[in-house]
Amino acid sequence: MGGPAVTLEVANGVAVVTMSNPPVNALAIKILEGLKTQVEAAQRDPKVRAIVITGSKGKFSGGFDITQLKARTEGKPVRNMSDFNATLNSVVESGAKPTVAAIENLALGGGLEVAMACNARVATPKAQLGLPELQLGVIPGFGGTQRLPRLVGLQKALEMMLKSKPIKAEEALKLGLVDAIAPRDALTQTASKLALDIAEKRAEAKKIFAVARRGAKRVQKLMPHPMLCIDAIEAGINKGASEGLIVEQDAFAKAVSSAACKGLVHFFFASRGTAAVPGVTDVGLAPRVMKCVGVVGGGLMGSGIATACVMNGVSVVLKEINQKFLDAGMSRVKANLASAVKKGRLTQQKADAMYANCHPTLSYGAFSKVDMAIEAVIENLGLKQKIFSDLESSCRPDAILSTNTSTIDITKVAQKMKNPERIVGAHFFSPAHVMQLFEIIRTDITPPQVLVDTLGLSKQIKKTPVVVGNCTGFAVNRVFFPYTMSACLLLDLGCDPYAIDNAIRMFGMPIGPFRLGDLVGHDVGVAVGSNFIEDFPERVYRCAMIPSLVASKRLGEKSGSGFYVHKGKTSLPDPEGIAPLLAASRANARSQLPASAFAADAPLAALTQSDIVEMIFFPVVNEACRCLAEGVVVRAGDLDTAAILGMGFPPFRGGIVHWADSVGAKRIADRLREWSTRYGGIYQPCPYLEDCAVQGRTLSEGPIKGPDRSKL
Ligand SMILES: C[C@H](O)CC(=O)SCCNC(=O)CCNC(=O)[C@H](O)C(C)(C)COP(=O)(O)OP(=O)(O)OC[C@H]1O[C@@H](n2cnc3c(N)ncnc32)[C@H](O)[C@@H]1OP(=O)(O)O
Repeated sequence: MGGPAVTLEVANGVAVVTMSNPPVNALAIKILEGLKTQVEAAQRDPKVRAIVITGSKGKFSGGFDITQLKARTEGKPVRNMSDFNATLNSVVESGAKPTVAAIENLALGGGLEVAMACNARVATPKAQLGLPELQLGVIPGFGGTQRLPRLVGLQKALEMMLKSKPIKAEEALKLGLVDAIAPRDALTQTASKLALDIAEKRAEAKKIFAVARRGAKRVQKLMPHPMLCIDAIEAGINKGASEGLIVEQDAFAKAVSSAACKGLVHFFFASRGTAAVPGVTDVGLAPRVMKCVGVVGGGLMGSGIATACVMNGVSVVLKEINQKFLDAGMSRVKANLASAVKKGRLTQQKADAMYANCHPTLSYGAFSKVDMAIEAVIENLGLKQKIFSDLESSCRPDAILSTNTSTIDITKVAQKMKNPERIVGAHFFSPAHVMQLFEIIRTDITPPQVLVDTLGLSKQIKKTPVVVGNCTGFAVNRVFFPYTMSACLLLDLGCDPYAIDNAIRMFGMPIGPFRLGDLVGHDVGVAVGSNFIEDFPERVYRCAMIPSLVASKRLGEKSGSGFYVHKGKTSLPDPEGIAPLLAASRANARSQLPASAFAADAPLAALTQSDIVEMIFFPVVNEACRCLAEGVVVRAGDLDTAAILGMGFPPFRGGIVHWADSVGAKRIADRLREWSTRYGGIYQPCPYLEDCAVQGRTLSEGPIKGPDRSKL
């Protein structure tokens, strides 16, 4: 024996690394090198789960070997020690296995710095801990200036260093410099247990990371940022904060240059820009505060709208035609609020107060005090017209009269009104108290004040408004009708519906078009689709499949089956179940589509996922272009916002027009033109899309406005 040495002993999964350099275990070069070698060996040893660092003969360490300092002052050659900090960082502080310092009596200068690099510290009651380097005219050089303030706070750390003042174990425990105090004979055992506990926690963290990574991996190709975020967090935990910061910087650079970031930042600004409507919100009008809203109809939509209002401090008068319906409507409001309580978003007390703010009624009497009426009854034109005559005579002349129709031309709803300019469309998305989008439909004669007030309500109830022109389907349903129809076209041409749903999910939609049909109900799908078939006959596809699903009572989730079989919360593909209907639909398609669609060279058998995505979404882009050209929306960002919030279009793709621009107008127009010759009008590119393709303009720019004639 003799001479400074560092030993390693492994027992019960713990490696005890002991520094030995009597009398005070000064950190001589040999000790520093030995520490590096032994801790590295322990980190590598598969039998070792945790590491304890300690000193021999009743002392931890009196610090860096002062003879080395002396040699330096005398200008003698000394070994450069700068790499020892790297050792402390990498193998002691940030190694895969946790390290705990077992401090008996002395931990001074470099000794305390070694202990502070460990993941935790246990000290004997008589231990003295300090950084007295300044007494010797040097400063702490093994990370002490950085680690001590983090552990004990700035004030105390400055005092301990500038005054070279050590502290005792008890104070160290209070300050957090040590994690536990243990008597001398239990020191190593306590440190070992603490080290194993940390190892156990790390193993748990590993499991947590593994689960988080599984989720992030699923979306990694489309959205790299969740995985990059986990990388940075894990680097910090496993390798220490400085390494973690380096990984974070690198990950940030990768994330910020991703397409997903571009899309999400675009959506951030687009969704905040929708409330500005030129000629309406910039002419000095102030919105009226909506204190009370009258809702006509307590069904799914009406009760959802009422919930959205009372949840945001707007009182509601809820009207139904009989007591039974009224009770059902009120209990829906109650259930909506109860679900918010269950999710922890509301206290019961607040929910009760909100419920009390929803006043049921069977007559229009209470409508004399409403600031706005929202009709939310079934899509029956005659019924709606009657309601609007009633509203006109029951409400104040300044009250906003709105309809929540999703399909009917609002000028038709207003036909029997004395002042049809008063009507405005207030299209909520189901469930209305959850979905953020609020489509506000104006006609050619809607006064700006009506829009400003309706936008005001939108703000009060925390919705994102999109002001759109009055047209079939308004913005969301209109832009997305080709979505379902082109999916049906592919289906009739022989594509597997489940493969289509899968391709669309891979693109980033929450569910595919057929699964969505099952969710909404195919009877609803037929009713909505018929509006487009009537109004845009030249560009629809009439698929026999959906009506025959309805005829055979496969309505979707509500009847237990559609394209899928639904049991409880699981939905499984049902290829056998739909086979006969599908065969009939495909046979029927031969009379619907041009013969070229079925030509032997039709490329359908080899459709890739991206072909499927393009054949389904390019017609959607085309319809979005028509809306832009017709001025249905004031800017492309409104369609982006509407697609994301109303249809579940993936936010990281920035919205339908933003995504289309990332593909390029030319490619979209070229492909659509090619498909239109084979499959018909649903793919015919519109003039605005063609113009942008030819002129190399982006679709987001919107149509080029002619000179403003009023100023000529
Ligand atoms: C990079 C780093 O941040 C830089 C540093 O760590 S600089 C060093 C910082 N550490 C110190 O300043 C502590 C210096 N030492 C002491 O204050 C005291 O020696 C002590 C409190 C550790 C022990 O005190 P005490 O029990 O009274 O014994 P003391 O007689 O002083 O020392 C015993 C022997 O150890 C030696 N010794 C103590 N600390 C030493 C050290 N850090 N390096 C080399 N030798 C040391 C003494 O010279 C003495 O040697 P000797 O027996 O040959 O005379």
